[in-house]
Amino acid sequence: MAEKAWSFARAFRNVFGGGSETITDETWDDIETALITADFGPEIADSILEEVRGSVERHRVSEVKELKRILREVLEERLAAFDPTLKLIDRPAVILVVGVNGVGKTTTIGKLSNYLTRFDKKIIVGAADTFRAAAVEQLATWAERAGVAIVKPQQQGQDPASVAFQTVQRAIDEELDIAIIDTAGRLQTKGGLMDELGKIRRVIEKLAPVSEVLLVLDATTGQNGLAQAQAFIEHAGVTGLVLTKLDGSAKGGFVLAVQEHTKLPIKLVGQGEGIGDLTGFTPHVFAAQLVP
Ligand SMILES: Nc1nc2c(ncn2[C@@H]2O[C@H](COP(=O)(O)OP(=O)(O)OP(=O)(O)O)[C@@H](O)[C@H]2O)c(=O)[nH]1
Repeated sequence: MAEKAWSFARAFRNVFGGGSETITDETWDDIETALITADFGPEIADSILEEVRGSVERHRVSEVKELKRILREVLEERLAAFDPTLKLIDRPAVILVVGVNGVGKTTTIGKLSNYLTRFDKKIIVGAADTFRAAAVEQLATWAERAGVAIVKPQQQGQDPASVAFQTVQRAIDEELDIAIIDTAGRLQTKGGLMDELGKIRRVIEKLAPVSEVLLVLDATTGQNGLAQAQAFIEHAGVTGLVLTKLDGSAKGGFVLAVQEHTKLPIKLVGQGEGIGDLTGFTPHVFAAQLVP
C-alpha cells in the first residue's frame, strides 16, 4: 500500500518512534493524545485505553514494544467486529450508492466497477443524479474508463427512479451481474431526499431486490461528516459504508469511530483519485497501518 495513504499513522509513530523502552506514565499520556489526535473520539479513546491497560496489567507487560502489539490487537479486534463483505449474490445484484455532495460517490462507482470487472463481473451503472448534467458526464467518463455499460437520463431532470428502473431492466435483459446506481448528493430537505431515495428503491424492487445500499463518507470531514449523513443512516436502509479520501486524512481513528457509532460495517475504502485507489476493508491490515 502506498505510504501516502497512511498519513494518519503519524499519531502513533510519534508515540512509538524512539523514547523510553519501558512503559511510563508518559507513555500512557502519549497514547491518549495520539488516540484523540487520530479522531477516535473521547469515549472510544477511553475505552481503548482501558482495554489496553487491562491487558498490559494481566500479562505484566513492561515494554513499550509489547504494549504496541497489544494496542494493535485491541484495535484489530474492534475493527473486525463487523462483517465487511459486499453481499452480491443476487442476479443482478443492485447496489445503490448514497451520500451528501462531494463525498466521492461517482468516483467510488468508477473504481468499484473497475475492481469488479477484474472478477469477470458484467456491470452496468445508472446515472440517477439527473439534475446535474456534469454529474452524468462524470459518471460516463468513469464508465468508459472502467469499460462498463451506462444508462443516462434521456433529458436533464428526468425522474431519477426511472433511470434506476431502466438500469436494472437492462441488467436483467442483458444478463449482467451487477447494477450500480449513482444518486444525487445535494442536501435538500431531509424529507425530499428520503422520498426520492424511497421511490428509487420501490421502483427497483419491482424488478429485483436491492443487495446493498452503500453510504459514502468523506474521512477528512470526520465526525462532522457523520452528522451530515445521519438522515441516510436513519432512513435509507444503509447496509454498508464506504470511506473515501483516507489518503488525505490524519484521522484514522474515525474508521473505528464510524463503525461503532453507526453499527454499520465499512465495506470499501478509497485512498486516492485514481481508478485503482479502492480496496476492501481488512481490519488486520488497517490496524497494522494505524500502529506502524
Ligand atoms: N484524494 C481523494 N480524493 C477523492 C477520493 N474519492 C473521491 N475523491 C475526489 O473527491 C471529489 C468529489 O468526488 P465525486 O465522486 O464527484 O463526489 P460525489 O459524491 O459524486 O459528488 P456529487 O455528485 O456532487 O454529489 C473529486 O474531486 C474526487 O476526485 C479519494 O479516495 N481520495
